[in-house]
Amino acid sequence: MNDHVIETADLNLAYRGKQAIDKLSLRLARGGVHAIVGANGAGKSTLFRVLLGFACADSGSARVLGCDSRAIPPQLRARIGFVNEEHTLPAWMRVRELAAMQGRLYAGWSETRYRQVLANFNVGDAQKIGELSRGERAGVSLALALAQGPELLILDEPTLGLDVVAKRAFLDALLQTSLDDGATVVYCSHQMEEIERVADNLVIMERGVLRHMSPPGDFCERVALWIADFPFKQPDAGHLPGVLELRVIDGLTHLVVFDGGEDFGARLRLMGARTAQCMPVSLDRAVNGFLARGHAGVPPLSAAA
Ligand SMILES: Nc1ncnc2c1ncn2[C@@H]1O[C@H](COP(=O)(O)OP(=O)(O)OP(=O)(O)O)[C@@H](O)[C@H]1O
Repeated sequence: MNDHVIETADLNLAYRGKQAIDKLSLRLARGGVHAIVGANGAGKSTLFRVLLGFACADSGSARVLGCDSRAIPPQLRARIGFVNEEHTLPAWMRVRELAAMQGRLYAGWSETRYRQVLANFNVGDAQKIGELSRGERAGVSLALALAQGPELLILDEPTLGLDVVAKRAFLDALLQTSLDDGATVVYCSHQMEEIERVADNLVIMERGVLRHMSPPGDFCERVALWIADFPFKQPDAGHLPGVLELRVIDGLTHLVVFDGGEDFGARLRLMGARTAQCMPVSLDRAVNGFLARGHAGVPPLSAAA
């Protein structure tokens, strides 16, 4: 059995000269929840489209569950669940009809799992898909995907636009299935608090390039917030190695730093800081600082795990 559910090597895809996936070599191990994050346009959805065989790469290779993405046979497709951000389902069908149809299509269909997941959402069997709210539609599409008993579940921003309660129900159902059924979940999102809660592995993409991969906690430990008090002139601390973000708030210099090293405080003091205090940061702050650097056009830090 292949230990990697997803494997790409030197994958490239450009849309009319714009590089969406850039020499991407990514290997995601079987099991757990993998979260892919990146700024808008980082190439997350494009990657999913290539992996599922909906788009063709210009060069390189992509494999899902050991199979070339360009030739996924129906039996293998049945082992992969996909939930997209639009939760596209046939609007004219009733919930019960759709579930019955899926039940006939998938040999491993679990009615119990379907009911369990759907119970988190206020959805009636007789309702038409087109009548459901966005959150309810998300619930139905997750229940359908999970009841399929997928070995691999790919979710493209599944909680976009959901309220707090629906989001929690969605993630709880997802986690429960990953734990109970051993499904590998690959999920992209901009919601760091969610990722902090559910992800075992964090993948950061920037402009089609893989920038970082590690458990979220390990990434957070490499990022720190330094608050320095420069009583005289503010020095240009922005060029110190690893600085992701610099802001002056109420006269204090706030620096978000990646791999600053033990002597970072000493460096600030050498530059004239009266005090320099180091604090941990949330995943949200760490990832946003990391990505903000790329946005500002500064050469990205090498953060390969
Ligand atoms: N069909 C298309 N035609 C032309 N360019 C495209 C197409 N689809 C995506 N792109 C471009 O490819 C790049 C990657 O887009 P993609 O949708 O994969 O990003 P993303 O990381 O999913 O973004 P978001 O977080 O905003 O959903 C973007 O620069 C986008 O403009």
